[in-house]
Amino acid sequence: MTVINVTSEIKPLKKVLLHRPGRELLNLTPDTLERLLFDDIPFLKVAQEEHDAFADILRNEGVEVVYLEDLMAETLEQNQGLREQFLKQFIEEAGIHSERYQKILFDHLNAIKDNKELVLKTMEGVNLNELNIEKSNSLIDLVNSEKSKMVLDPMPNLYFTRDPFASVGSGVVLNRMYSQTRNRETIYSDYIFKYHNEYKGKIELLYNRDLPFHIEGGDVLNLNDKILAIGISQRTEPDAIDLLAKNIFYNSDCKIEKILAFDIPVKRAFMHLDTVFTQIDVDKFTVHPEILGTLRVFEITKSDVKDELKVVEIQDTLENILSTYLETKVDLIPCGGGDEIIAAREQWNDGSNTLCIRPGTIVVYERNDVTNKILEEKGLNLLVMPSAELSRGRGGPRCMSMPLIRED
Ligand SMILES: NC(=[NH2+])NCCC[C@H](N)C(=O)O
Repeated sequence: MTVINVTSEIKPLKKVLLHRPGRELLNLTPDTLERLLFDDIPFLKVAQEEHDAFADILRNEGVEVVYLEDLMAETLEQNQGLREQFLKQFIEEAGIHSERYQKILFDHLNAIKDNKELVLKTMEGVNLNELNIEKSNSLIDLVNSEKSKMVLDPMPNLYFTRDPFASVGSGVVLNRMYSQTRNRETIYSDYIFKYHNEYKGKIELLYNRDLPFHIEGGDVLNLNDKILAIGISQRTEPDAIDLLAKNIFYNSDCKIEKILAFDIPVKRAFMHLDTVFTQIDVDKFTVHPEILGTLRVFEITKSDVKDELKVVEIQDTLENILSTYLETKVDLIPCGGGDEIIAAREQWNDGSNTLCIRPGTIVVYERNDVTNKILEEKGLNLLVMPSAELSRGRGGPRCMSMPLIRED
C-alpha cells in the first residue's frame, strides 16, 4: 500500500496532513512574537473555526484529512515504551537542562494519561504556575520570581504542517529547521515515520533532522516526478540542498533527477519559495510580482564522478525557467494584479500561497480579493476559506497543509 506519494504540486490531492491550531496560540505574548515567528496574536476560537472550514473544504473535495496530533497520539498508543523516550527528548530539546526541572516537567507531563491530551499539551507548552514546585533554596528557584512564565515554550507554528518535512515521491525530507522555536516540531514527524504502524519501515528519509544545515518544507516544490524546485532562502541553506541532492541521487530510490535551486531574497515576506510562487494548473502559477525580474537558479544533477554534483548557474526570468523545465509555456499570474501596494498587501497575507487540489482548483484566503478576482477571470475554480485570524501567522493554504498522497 502506498503511504506517501507526491510527484507534483497539482495532481489530484488524496490525503493531507493538518494540525488544528490549539492552545499553543494562547501562549503567544507581545514579547515573544518575534522569537516565535508570529506577527500578531490570533483569536483562537475564530482561528479554529477558520481551520475547520479549511478541513471541510478539503473533505468535500474528496480529500482524506489526517491530523498530526492524532497520528502522534496513535504512535504513542501503539508503542507503549515510547512515551518516556519521547518526553525526555522533548524536554531536553526544549532547552531544559537542569536535572531537577527535567524531572518536575517529566512527572507533570507523564501524569496526563490520555495520549492525545498529552500530545496537545506538549504543543501548548507549560507554564511555571501549573507546576507544583516546592521552593528550594537553589539559585534557579530564587531567581525565578515570576508567577506566570512559560518554562516550556509553546509551538504556535505547528499549524503550518508544510514546513517540518516535505513529501517527495514516496520519500520524506525530514527537516532541520532554521529556528530553534520550530525545530522541536520535527520530533512529531520523526516519531510518526519511525514508529506509527502505518508508516514504520516504509518511508525512505531523504534528509534528517540531525543534519547540521537547515531546510524547510515551504521551500520544496515538486515540479514533476523528476524535477524538484528548492528555494535558497532565509530558511534553507545551500549546504542543505547540496547534502539532500547527494542523498537523493546516490543513496536513495528517489526518482528525482534534477534539482533547481532558486536564489530568493532573505526577507520575511519571501521567507519560503512557496510565498513567492505556487503552481495552480498545468501551465499556471500565482507569483509575487517582485520576483518577475531576472533570477539566479542553479540546476543540480549527478556528475560523472560518483558522489559529486554538477551545478550549472542559470540567469533568466521565472517564466522562461519554468517554461523550459515544464516543457510548456507557463502563465505567471501576479498577486494583486501587479499594483505595488495591493501586491505587497495581499502578498503579506499569502495571496500567492495557494493549495492546489487538482489542476485549476485551488484553496485561497478570502481576504485577498483582488488576486482572487484575477484568478477567477483566468478561469480558475476557487475554494475560498475565511482567513482573518489564521493569516496572522504569515502562512496560507499551502503552508497549512502537507500532502501525503496525490494521485498519479
Ligand atoms: N511554508 C510557509 N510559507 N510557511 C509559513 C510559515 C510561517 C511561520 N510563522 C514561520 O515563520 O515559520
